[in-house]
Amino acid sequence: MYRITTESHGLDRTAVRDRETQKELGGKIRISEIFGPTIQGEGVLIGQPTVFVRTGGCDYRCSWCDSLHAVDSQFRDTWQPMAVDAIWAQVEHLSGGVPLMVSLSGGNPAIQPLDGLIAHGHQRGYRFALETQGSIARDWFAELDVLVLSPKPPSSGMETDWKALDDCLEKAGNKPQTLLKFVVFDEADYAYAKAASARYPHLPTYLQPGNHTPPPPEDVDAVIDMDGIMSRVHWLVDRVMQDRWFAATVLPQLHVLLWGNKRGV
Ligand SMILES: C[S@@+](CC[C@H](N)C(=O)[O-])C[C@H]1O[C@@H](n2cnc3c(N)ncnc32)[C@H](O)[C@@H]1O
Ligand SMILES: Nc1nc2[nH]cc(C(=O)O)c2c(=O)[nH]1
Ligand code: SF4
Ligand SMILES: [Mg+2]
Repeated sequence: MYRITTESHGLDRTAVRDRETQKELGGKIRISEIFGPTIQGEGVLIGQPTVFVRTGGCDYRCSWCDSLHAVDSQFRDTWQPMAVDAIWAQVEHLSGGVPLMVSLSGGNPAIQPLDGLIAHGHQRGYRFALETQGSIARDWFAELDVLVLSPKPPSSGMETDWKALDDCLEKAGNKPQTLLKFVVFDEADYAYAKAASARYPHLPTYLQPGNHTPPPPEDVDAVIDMDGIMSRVHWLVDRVMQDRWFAATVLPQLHVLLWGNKRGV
């Protein structure tokens, strides 16, 4: 696992890797898939029409990641370096030229140079939400309309770099609507979410039950552990009420309830 450290040399490593990625891509953005319009299935924008731009590559490898096709290097040959114009042509085609929210996800979209795409879309009346684990901070977070920070709980097997998360918030500043969203599988994840949320009391907190997704290519049939998801969301609601944690919002992944873990929805 590659992890940005809290020490100052961690920032240098980010810069070095940034330069390497840029040299490799020639300023292009590594895209796994562009799809929609569909509804945003998670968090504060749930139910709202959106087009997804999913980048390829992640500095994490969560044990339960439901988007491994955009993370695991075995799928690298399905990722394409694309220029802003080419990405935009697809977004405009999918949205019929009608401005809407573009959701930037991945992998970790913070790895990619997305500032040009955001500026291009803003000029045309589109808005941008970005979903990241908060391990890599970018100056251009301040250009976003919505920033969803989704630090990873113990069940993911990843370790949170709190300094990097703080940096993300600092870079974002006051402009984007910024939120926390936690995946919860069990009691330890719940305790993590509660503690992390308490660190940032000014940020709205969303909790979503984890789904157990078979790794690709088995996911082509969108097999999903629906009973497990339902029992976890019931448990999560009970748990939040028990704690009188009334600042939290509990939501299932609507797209998973509707379509399982099908790609492109
Ligand atoms: C695939 S990730 C990509 C963006 C970024 N890497 C991140 O994790 O925030 C998008 C969202 O899906 C969530 N997610 C991934 N796997 C999940 C699972 N098995 N169950 C529930 N949510 C999951 C992540 O926590 C994140 O909020
Ligand atoms: N409909 C829909 N909503 C989503 N919210 C977050 C998603 C993601 O994988 O990043 C996602 C996704 O893949 N589809
Ligand atoms: S950080 Fe996001 S994309 Fe990366 S492995 Fe974890 S859930 Fe998947
Ligand atoms: Mg998903």
